[in-house]
Amino acid sequence: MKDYHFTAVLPDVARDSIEKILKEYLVLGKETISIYEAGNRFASQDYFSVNTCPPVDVAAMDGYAVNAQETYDATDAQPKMIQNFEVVQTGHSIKSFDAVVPFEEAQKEDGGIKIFKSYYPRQNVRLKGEDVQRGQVIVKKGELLTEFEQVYLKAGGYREVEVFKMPRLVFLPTGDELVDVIERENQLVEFNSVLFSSLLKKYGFDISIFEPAPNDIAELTGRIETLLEKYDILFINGGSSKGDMDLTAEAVSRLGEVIVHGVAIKPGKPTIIGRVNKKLVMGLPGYPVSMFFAVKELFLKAFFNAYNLNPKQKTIWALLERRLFSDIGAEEYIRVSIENDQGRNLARVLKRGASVISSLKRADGYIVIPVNADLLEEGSLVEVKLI
Ligand SMILES: Nc1nc2c(c(=O)[nH]1)N[C@H]1C(S)=C(S)[C@@H](COP(=O)(O)OP(=O)(O)OC[C@H]3O[C@@H](n4cnc5c(N)ncnc54)[C@H](O)[C@@H]3O)O[C@H]1N2
Ligand code: MOO
Repeated sequence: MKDYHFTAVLPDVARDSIEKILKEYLVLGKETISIYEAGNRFASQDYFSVNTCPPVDVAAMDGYAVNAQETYDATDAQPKMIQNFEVVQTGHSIKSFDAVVPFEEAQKEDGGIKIFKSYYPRQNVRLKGEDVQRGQVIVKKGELLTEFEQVYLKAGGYREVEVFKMPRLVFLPTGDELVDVIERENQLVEFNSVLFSSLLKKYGFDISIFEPAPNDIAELTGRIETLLEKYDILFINGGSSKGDMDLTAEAVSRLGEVIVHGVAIKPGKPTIIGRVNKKLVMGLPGYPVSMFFAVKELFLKAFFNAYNLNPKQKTIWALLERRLFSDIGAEEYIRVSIENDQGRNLARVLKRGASVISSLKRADGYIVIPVNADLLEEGSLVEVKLI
């Protein structure tokens, strides 16, 4: 008889098992690419600046380089004439001078300049090395490169960067009802693949999406075997729980082993972690929100840990708008929007249903309620992970 009973392992146990499977077969290669192509990729080595930027003290404005000391006591009422100066353009060396008087603040007269106020040393000057110092670490191994790391690398003297080659992920939706365009009753648009690929592209994964597989065990096992010949990690979406049409666990166990079926996270409980021909196969719940959190909080966390990758997770602190109950025994992800209430951040709790994509669109982020907590009081200070 089919086993409908659902047990669940703790989320950390699930992450550890993903990490263990990955480390047994998947080594990340490296490749050198242009700085311009390096957005959303992880650096595979530390980078130290070759350049000092600016290389010398330079003018921050077009004007006259002067010695600040000679300008002291100049006022509108008692301007001062300065003979010792040099015309400089923005970015040019100020040589032995230490301040710059912008053109518009001085009058040129009889070979000298007349000034109307005093200037302090380093005024309108960019100091040598104030942005980048030669030898300074500019990017660390495992750092996710955004436009800011890219520009810093270029300024530091690099035109190419060595990054980790990311694995080839494949996404296989399942379900007879899934189509691209609805033509009949009982059909649904397949859209989880969009969420999946956009989320994972932020981390530079190589992603392939396939046509939905029908609810047929022979067809599903055949598709899994074929896909695993080419791809590194397989994600099967839908059919992960224990209904009569839910075939993912059965297919994975026929071809390899199901290591985890059921994780104490909410949403996302029916997640499957399996191994076929050494490779990681994950069964992701069909509900979009459940799928999102299974990928973000289980797969990605485990993956980053396995390969020492450190993308920044931006967070903000907010006050919880109302009392919140949670299931003890499950790590729960609560979507919130952030509102400003008299200068304070207020976290407003959004719909908790796992099938509601509108709640993801409305959300600014989410709160993680740990496994052992069942209540958060109104007004508690909570950390919101931004999405
Ligand atoms: N008796 C039980 N039923 C369910 C349980 C349970 O413990 N006992 N768990 C529920 C939970 S929790 C979740 S989450 C869902 C997800 O389970 P499945 O992975 O089997 O999801 P499906 O039934 O295949 O799909 C759910 C829903 O989502 C639609 N879907 C699926 N894939 C896509 C896609 N690629 N794009 C758009 N929409 C998709 C699908 O058509 C269904 O409407 O199970 C509960 N049930
Ligand atoms: O675990 Mo399900 O993902 O709550 O709807």
